[in-house]
Amino acid sequence: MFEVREKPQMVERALLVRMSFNRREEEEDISLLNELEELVTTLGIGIADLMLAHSRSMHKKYLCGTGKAAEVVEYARAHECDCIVFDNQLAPSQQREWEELAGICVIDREEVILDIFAQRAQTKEARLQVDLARMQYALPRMARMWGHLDREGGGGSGGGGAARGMGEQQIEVDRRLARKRIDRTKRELEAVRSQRATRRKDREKNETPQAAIVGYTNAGKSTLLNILSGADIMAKDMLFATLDTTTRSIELPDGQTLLLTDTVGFVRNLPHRLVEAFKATLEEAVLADFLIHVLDASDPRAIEFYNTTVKVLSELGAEDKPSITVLNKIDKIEDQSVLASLQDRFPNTILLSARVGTGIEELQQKCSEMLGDRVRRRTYRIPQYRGDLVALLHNECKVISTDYEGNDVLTTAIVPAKIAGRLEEFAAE
Ligand SMILES: Nc1nc2c(ncn2[C@@H]2O[C@H](COP(=O)(O)OP(=O)(O)OP(=O)(O)O)[C@@H](O)[C@H]2O)c(=O)[nH]1
Ligand SMILES: [Mg+2]
Repeated sequence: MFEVREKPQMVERALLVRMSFNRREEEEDISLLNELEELVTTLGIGIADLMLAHSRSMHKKYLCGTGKAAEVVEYARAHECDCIVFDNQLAPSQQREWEELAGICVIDREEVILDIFAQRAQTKEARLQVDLARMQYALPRMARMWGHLDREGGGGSGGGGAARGMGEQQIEVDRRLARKRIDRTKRELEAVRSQRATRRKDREKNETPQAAIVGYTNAGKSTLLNILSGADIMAKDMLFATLDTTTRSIELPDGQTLLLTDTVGFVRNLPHRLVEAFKATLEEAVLADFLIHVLDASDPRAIEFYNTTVKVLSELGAEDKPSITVLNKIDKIEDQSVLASLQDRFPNTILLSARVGTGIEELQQKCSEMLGDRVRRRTYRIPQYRGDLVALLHNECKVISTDYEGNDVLTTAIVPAKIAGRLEEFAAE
């Protein structure tokens, strides 16, 4: 049977390793290693120690040279670890070599993130997406289970001359089963996605403008949507609290309706496979009229996080979307110079605390401005004999107030741009 192993439940003490090939990148390496610590802790695995291992060049077998590899393994043994987690991406063959050398389980950052996603996924779509990504990750690694016979024969040409061992045949069977499951999952996903597409079409028909809240994981996106919409989405101090998009309708102070979507958070070195898998969910961001990019201003890594999010967005084809940058968690900042330097880097941002509620009105105001020409609040003076236009206002627009002056009807309404043109000659201002 093809099962994705649930390693997190099998291991207790991990040694976290980042292999560095350039001493000048030490700061970034340490920051990534610390983030790996957060990710692994999220999985509930105990951590024995962190290790930044330097290697002068990249080697095929272990990533580093044999001597350094032996050093890492020795360190793991001395600390009684039952697992080594690499921050670097390991090719299937490298993972296998490491496991053979160390005699304990060896995983990489991608697998950690996949496991977190698997724990968090709630809706059917999210579950299918994670399943697919995990199976695709596991497929080339299946031979691991048949350690002594892990050489694949024949290069896929179908026959090969010599008789094959039982192990190899078993791998073949497993792989076939795995591919079948992958195909089935893809088909199920297609079905779920077509339902999503229908829902989105309905929304587009309504012509209600839409914004997506994007940003690094734990930036405060869900908290922001909650405070803006009175929703009750789980917001937690953990990585990847949200894996499903949620859309809520909010009313801006000028009366316009805006659909706001909360999205999956990003992380540095987010496995490409996961970006692919979650593309459909993240499409909400691509199709939005504009983005609200939330940054945790209290995190010293805020600018790096910003760059990561922008990079993933450009992979999704959303790099040119108009966006509002929000510096969140300002209640946590004690050193005001931190804030000042962030404001230098991001002029035009909104300072906000989604927890305390500061800056919310300014953000709403900015959202109205972003919609600019799309929909606006107008007052019209319409002669009573043009009952057709009064009806148009009531049917197609959102009427806020109606007054009568002599033979005219004075109506204030929120008017979509396409209708505003037809009413222009009756504008009261
Ligand atoms: N002090 C402070 N904490 C905040 C603020 N906004 C959010 N938080 C906290 O930050 C943590 C993460 O918030 P979430 O809203 O879950 O973050 P998210 O961006 O949705 O995270 P993911 O769903 O994991 O991508 C929670 O513990 C929030 O309470 C804020 O303005 N100030
Ligand atoms: Mg969230």
